[in-house]
This record gives sequence, structure tokens and C-alpha cells, in this order.
Amino acid sequence: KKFKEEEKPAWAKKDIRDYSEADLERLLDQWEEDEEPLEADELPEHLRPQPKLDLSNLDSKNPEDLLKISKKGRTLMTFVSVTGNPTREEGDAITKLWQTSLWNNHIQAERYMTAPVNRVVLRLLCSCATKKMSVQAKIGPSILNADLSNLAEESQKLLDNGADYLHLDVMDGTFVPNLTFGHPMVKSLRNKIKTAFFETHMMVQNPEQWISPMADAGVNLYTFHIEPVEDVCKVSRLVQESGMKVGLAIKPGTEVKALEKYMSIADVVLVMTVEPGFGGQSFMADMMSKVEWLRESYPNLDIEVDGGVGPKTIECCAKAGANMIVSGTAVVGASDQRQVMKDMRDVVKSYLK
Ligand SMILES: O=C(CO)[C@H](O)[C@H](O)COP(=O)(O)O
Repeated sequence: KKFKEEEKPAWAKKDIRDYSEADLERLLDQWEEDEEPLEADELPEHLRPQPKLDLSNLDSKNPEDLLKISKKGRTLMTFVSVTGNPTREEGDAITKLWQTSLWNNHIQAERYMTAPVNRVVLRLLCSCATKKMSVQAKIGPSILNADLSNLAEESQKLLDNGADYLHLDVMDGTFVPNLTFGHPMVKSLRNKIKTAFFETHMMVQNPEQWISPMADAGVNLYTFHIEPVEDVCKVSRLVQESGMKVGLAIKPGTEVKALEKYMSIADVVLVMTVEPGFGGQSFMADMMSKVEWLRESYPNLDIEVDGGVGPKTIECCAKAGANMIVSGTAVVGASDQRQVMKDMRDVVKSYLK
């Protein structure tokens, strides 16, 4: 706090190295006091101002009515029962199908089985709630060019310096001419880093093969290339069913419109701005027309760019509408990682407003 010199309390005049626990508490209190309030859409969901709901005319037996209510941007909790006296396994399978079809319609639902066995509580968290939230600027460093023998330390350092998520490049030596690591490495990393958001960028020929091991390894977002996949919808559904978010990636030579038919299932779209396979390549500015088209067509979509992105190229990405920024060399090799990530996030924010 900016006290005038003569008004400073005794503790504030001390050298910070002489602070007692109580002085540190006071300092913390003041920081919190001086903090700028967050924008409404940046607050956690439970603190966001909520629209008023009118439940007076609600027909609770009509699922459509329930869904309409959840579309008002509120989390809804409801009890459902499965008729026909199924076993617990059958009840689980039936409600899972229901959950998947809700997910396919961008309605995020969580199920909690309760006693008796054929009843479940279905918590509906509507997609519209998510869609109404404006997209957020996020920086996800790629650890491809980091010291992989020190992966946990390197990753923790990036997170401590403000990374919003970690982008983990998985290459199989077939889809791309390079080889990195697979699910055992991701699992070991997850054992050391419990809470960070992990994206795996699957540069692999058969992404279906690695869904289950990656889910088990604690991956949050499973981004795979559509080019080698015959049935993108099926693979996406399997990703969702395993509890991960779906990211769809395209190489520089792939038309952005190839993604159009999968947009209802994608949580994130990744536009590659280099030929996948290696870090440290030059940014391809001509990919920005893809990002522009995506942002114009899907204002609430998470659009990620990856390859050659750093302080020199961030403006181009932000202007086109990208909000999730993967950056490898420029961040990992920076002497001040925190500053580089903050500067890039600020540029993206300035275009999102
Ligand atoms: O997917 C990748 C390469 O296939 C990397 O994530 C990407 O290249 C990031 O590294 P850099 O920012 O150094 O280009």
C-alpha cells in the first residue's frame, strides 16, 4: 500500500527481511485489499452474477424444460431413475449412454450413482453456460525443447512462472518424423504434478490406440490430428467417454473446412503453424486465415495455435482470434519465462475484449 512516509505503521517501515509472521500476514491482507476486482466473467462460476430463473411453470417431468432451464447458464442438479429394475452395471451403462448423448450436444453432465442402485443423480452443467463465458487467453508452453531428463522440474518451473497449462508433444515416429514420449512418461509427470491442466498433442498415426492409457495417465485434453483418422466422430466420442476433452488438430496443408463437420464435438481446435515434428521452426503466418475463419464462425471456440509462436508472432495470432497459445522455444529458453508468458497473454487479452 502506498502510505505517506509519516503515516507508515511501524511494521511497514521495517526491512522486509526482518518481518515476523504477523507482519507478513498484514502485508498479505493489504495486497488482497488493493487487488483490482475481477471482471464478472473471470470469477469462478459460483461467484458469477447469475440470471434469474423462473421455476414456477416448470414441468419437472419434461426433460426439454429442464434443459431449457439449464441453458440459462446455471448448474442444475436433478434426480433421474432408470426403470425396469436394472442391475447397478446396467443402470451405469444406460445412464452413461445418456451422458454421452448430452455431451455430444455440448451439455456437460456429471453422474453420481446413489442408493438404491437404479437411481442416479445427474448434474447438468449446460454447454450454453460455457458458451456464454467469453474465451480466455491461455498460454501453454510446449516442453518439446526443454531438458526432458528434468521434465518435472522444467514443467513445475513453467507453471510457477504462470503457465496456464502444459502442452505435451507426443510423437510416434510415423505420423511425424520424430519420436518423443508416451503415456508412461505423462503418468510419471502427473504423479509429480497433481493439479495442472495437461494437454497431449498426439502426433500419432493411430490416436484411438492411446486414449485409454492417456486418460489413465491423467490427461485433461486429448488433441489428435484428423488427417490419419477415418472416423473422427468415433474417436472423439471415445475421448469424451474416457473423461478427457477433445482437441482436433490440423496440419498446415489441411483445409480448415475439413473440421466443419466435427465442430459440435470439439472442445478445442488446434491450427498448426509449422509442419508438426520439431520445435524451433519458423511461424507460418499464412495459417492465420484459418484462425480468422474459425473465430468468425465459432466466436466461443477455444482456438489454439502451435509452432513458432513467441513475442514476435503473438500479435498476428491474437489478431486473427487465437486464444490458446502454445509456445516452446520462446518460453522455455527465455531468461524471464514469467515476463514472456505475461506479455503474450496480455496481447491475446487485448484482442479478446
Ligand atoms: O508441436 C510442436 C511441433 O510439432 C511443438 O509444440 C511446437 O513446435 C512448439 O515449439 P516452438 O514454439 O519451438 O515452435
